[in-house]
Amino acid sequence: MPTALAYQAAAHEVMDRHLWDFVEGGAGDERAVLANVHAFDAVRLRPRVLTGCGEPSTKTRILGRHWRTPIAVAPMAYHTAFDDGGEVSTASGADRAGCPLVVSTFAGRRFADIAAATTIAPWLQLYCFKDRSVTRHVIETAEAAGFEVLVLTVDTPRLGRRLRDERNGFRLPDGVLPANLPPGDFSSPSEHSRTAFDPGLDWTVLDWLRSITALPVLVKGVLAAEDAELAIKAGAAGVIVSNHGGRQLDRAPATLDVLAEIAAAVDGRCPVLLDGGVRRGSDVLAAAALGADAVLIGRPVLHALAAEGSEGVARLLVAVAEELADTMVLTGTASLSDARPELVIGRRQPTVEL
Ligand SMILES: Cc1cc2nc3c(=O)[nH]c(=O)nc-3n(C[C@H](O)[C@H](O)[C@H](O)COP(=O)(O)O)c2cc1C
Ligand SMILES: CCCCCCC(=O)C(=O)O
Repeated sequence: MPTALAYQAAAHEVMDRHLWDFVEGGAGDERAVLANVHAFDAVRLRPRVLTGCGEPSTKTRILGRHWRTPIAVAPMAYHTAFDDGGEVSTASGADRAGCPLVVSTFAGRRFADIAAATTIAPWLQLYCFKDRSVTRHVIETAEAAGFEVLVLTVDTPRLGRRLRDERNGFRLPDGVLPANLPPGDFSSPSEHSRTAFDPGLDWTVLDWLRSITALPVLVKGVLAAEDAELAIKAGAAGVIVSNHGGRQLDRAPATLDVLAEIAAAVDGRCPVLLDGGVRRGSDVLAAAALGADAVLIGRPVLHALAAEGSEGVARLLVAVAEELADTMVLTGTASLSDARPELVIGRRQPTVEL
């Protein structure tokens, strides 16, 4: 069975060194990158026996859609840097595994081509630019292509300081460009973010989004119960517990460590998704037990894409989904709604009272 670790090693063999650092790296001393993975490593599951579990069901329902397994692909820029087909390859691989794809504002392939490669309507990750007309154009293009959900990333007033990229003087490979944005100079992601991203956003951006689109909006980058509450008040259809894979705030908490607090605050009013460090099916079950309705997987998908293209993406995601089912049967968990916090040993319970 292919694992995230095996694909990481395979990608290391084939990827350009600066591109590798761009993907693997995070902000500052990369504390948050490591914290995400360590938080999952520290989890132990408390199996229950003789539960009559039988074949478990990994099915779930998110925003009215049935998912075969509670796993989606996290939004990541520029898949064309890893495979010529870019997001079209990722979409078709994810489709074979039954997983939705969240497509980055900085996708290297056109939204219409990506949507045509999958039977599962893609979601659009949104960066809100200073020039709102560009943001609006991105949304309209995705809507016309049949995208169903917007994911507003709120942890990126500008890109975090990524020391590997600074040391390498990182520039995007020739020919790697955002396919759904007006022409511009995108060669340095860090510099582009400083000129184009709006660092002054506040919760009213959700009002603006609702005034221009009927698509539901999830807020990605929530790490505090208070912000989950504000997101719901502002009309968000869901929250994504994320520290951007440790690429923004070096001292951000591991996402798994704040999940229970956020799920408790949300209390079922909207879906709670999580990303950061999810590598195994057992990680997916731990996140579900602590309150995630679904998870997103980031870097391992790019590793699989770089190593084996679309087929690699499918094989990786199927392997994680199968591992989830194995872990469920071995812990006596018949369905995702049966995964409760008592299943998990070694993570903190909610601490914030609102
Ligand atoms: C190379 C790369 C590019 C990314 N691009 C985006 C992006 O365009 N928009 C976004 O919201 N998050 C982006 N992310 C963050 C991911 O959506 C996600 O939060 C993170 O990768 C999850 O952690 P994991 O990689 O440990 O699974 C990117 C991450 C990586 C590694
Ligand atoms: C100017 C932004 C380029 C792509 C940013 C991708 C991203 O979010 C990341 O973490 O890297």
